[in-house]
Amino acid sequence: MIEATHLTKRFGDTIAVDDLSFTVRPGVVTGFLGPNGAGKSTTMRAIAGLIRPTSGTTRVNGAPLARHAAPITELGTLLGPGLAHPGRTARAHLLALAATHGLGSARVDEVLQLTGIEAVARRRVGTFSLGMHQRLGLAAALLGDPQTLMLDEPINGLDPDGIVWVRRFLRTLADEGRTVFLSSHLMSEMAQAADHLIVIGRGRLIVDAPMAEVLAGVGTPRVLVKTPDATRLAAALAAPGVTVTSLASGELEVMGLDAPAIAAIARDRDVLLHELTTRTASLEEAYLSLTDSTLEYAAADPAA
Ligand SMILES: Nc1ncnc2c1ncn2[C@@H]1O[C@H](COP(=O)(O)OP(=O)(O)OP(=O)(O)O)[C@@H](O)[C@H]1O
Repeated sequence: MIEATHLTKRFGDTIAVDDLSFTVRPGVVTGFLGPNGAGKSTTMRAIAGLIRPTSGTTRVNGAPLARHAAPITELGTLLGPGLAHPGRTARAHLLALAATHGLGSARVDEVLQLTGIEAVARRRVGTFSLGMHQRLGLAAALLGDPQTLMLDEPINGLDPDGIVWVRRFLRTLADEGRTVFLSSHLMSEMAQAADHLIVIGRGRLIVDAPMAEVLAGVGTPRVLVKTPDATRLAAALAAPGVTVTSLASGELEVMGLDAPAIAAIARDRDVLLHELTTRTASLEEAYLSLTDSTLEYAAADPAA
């Protein structure tokens, strides 16, 4: 569990984080979104105890991180590029980290295996691809078998295989009952990876809600209908408040009626349906409508 309570951080005249309160719960993957400069990294760094808040508090698993006897067993972090020496092997890097926390080589071998880098454990970190670096960073985050994980852009720069691997890996960790908190700029990935969303803009909370609720709250759901009898069905669906559009693919796009209502009308008119698909807004659309007015560096509108 991660809690931020009235968290505020100023850098000179800049308010990076502004009276931010939220709770990140165990058992689900929580995504952290916001435009560039919104204050995500600053928030995560405050939670990790790397910067001191101007005011407000952060807690990890019930207490400020520094109050825990063994922080590494409470919070695992991936915040920016790792600090592994390029001349060191991955295993030596993890062994050194483990030693500073009284952890043995058995745990190092476990996390190497968990993150799928045992085969390259004796290679120098300087020869690693970005994907291997990310896995090594995750291995380091997992060393203390922490209940809570906080990852800043863990899928940045990964190839599709790496992205799918990280997504599944985070899902497994959440299913084990851990708290998983991650930021990402990749909306479609975030939509698949996260169950819950926290969105901030200009350091303030905009949304703290389940992913499904965020997606449902934006735009009008559309239903795509595939039928060999599109003309007849379109005529049957026509009613005030209902918009039926014929798509180039031959499908109908219906707004103003949900899938069960369309199915019932089709049955009454003896129209055969091949497909009926409800489309909600994408996370990208939802995100843009939420953060519209909070972009720190909004592009100038050429029409203005
Ligand atoms: N050490 C610092 N000194 C001065 N200003 C800072 C410092 N760190 C962050 N800021 C400012 O605080 C604001 C929030 O920055 P932060 O890096 O937390 O945002 P972010 O949401 O993580 O952005 P991005 O998505 O671009 O990484 C920005 O205006 C940034 O310029």
